Amino acid sequence: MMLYKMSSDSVNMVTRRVDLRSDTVTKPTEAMRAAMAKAEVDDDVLGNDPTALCLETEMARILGKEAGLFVPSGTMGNLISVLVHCNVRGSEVILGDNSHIHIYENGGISTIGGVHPRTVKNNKDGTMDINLIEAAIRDPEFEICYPTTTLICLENSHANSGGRCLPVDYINKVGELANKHGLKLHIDGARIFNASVALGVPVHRLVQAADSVSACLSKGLGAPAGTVIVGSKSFIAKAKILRKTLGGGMRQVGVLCAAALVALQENVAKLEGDHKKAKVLAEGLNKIKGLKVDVTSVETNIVYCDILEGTNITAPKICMALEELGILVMPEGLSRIRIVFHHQISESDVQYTLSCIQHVVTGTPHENGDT
Ligand SMILES: Cc1ncc(COP(=O)(O)O)c(C=O)c1O
Ligand SMILES: C[C@@H](O)[C@H](N)C(=O)O
Repeated sequence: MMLYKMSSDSVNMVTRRVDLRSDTVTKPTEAMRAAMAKAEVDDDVLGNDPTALCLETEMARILGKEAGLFVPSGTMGNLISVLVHCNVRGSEVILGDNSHIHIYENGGISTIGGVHPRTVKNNKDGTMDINLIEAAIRDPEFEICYPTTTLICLENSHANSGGRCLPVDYINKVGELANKHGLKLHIDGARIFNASVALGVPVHRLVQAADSVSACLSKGLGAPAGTVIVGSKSFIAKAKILRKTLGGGMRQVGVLCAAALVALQENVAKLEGDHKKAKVLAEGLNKIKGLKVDVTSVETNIVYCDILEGTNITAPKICMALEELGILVMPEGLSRIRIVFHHQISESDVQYTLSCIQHVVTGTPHENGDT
């Protein structure tokens, strides 16, 4: 295996940092910090923090639901949503085998909520075959043995599929299936705004069939923290109690919500640019000997780059070498790298990243890292 070794002077020269690990890495902008400093706040447990209420109302309006609730993270947003829907012991949720809820949330719906997961295979585009979803629904005639199917969860865009977007017609069909069987539908919308922009579908239409959505402000929208759950008023009332149970009842949370409001106002418009930069990088990587990117599958801000057999360098080694050049990306196993774009990545960062990856993989000289 060819071990990449930086020359010592190159390491000393690096003055640039391009953080492509995730869209969760953004730093609050000056506008966000100014809004945080002057945020109008109050105790959000004893009553309503006015800025939190403003964010919750605005998110409910944008997503076309009756009410919203601010929660500290997307993980808590999904957990609360599943537990409100699945509030009877023996409940079962149908979700993707490659979904964030199933893979990256510590099994919280089971370990904390006692909810049984029933996975259905995620296709490469993030969907689950609707006939397989229907086949996974338990026959209530056999309730003596079966858990009770209560909820279906979708994820849009779908992170582990490389940010692929679930089309609105597909979501509506899953919603019709849920209604047919008396089930609820939750959407993990950590990147729902990315999907809306990429599909050219207003976000309220994209989630129309859903009973609840967990929408992150802290991903592509660039807020320092925060997610808003939206749904019916009765759903949100139950969610608020469960949020307190889980320790998510926060006091003067308006400080965070003020930044989230700035993110909502300023950064939705920047998502298309993130997607374009992702596409430029994907096309560039695809020209590098030893690397392969399915460019057509790059629909939003996430790029998966595969290392072809015989390239004699692993993903972790590439990531380590890139880190010495100031570029941060995440290995996905030994032969895949994940690269995630956000509004704090510039076009020159894209070119610098391309030149460094080519340098690490093929040995060609890379651009000077000085901005
Ligand atoms: C698709 C998806 N859902 C949920 C989450 C959880 O969000 P958080 O990291 O805020 O808990 C993430 C994290 O980035 C995610 O990618
Ligand atoms: C790793 C995962 O939990 C996170 N949601 C991300 O996409 O960066």
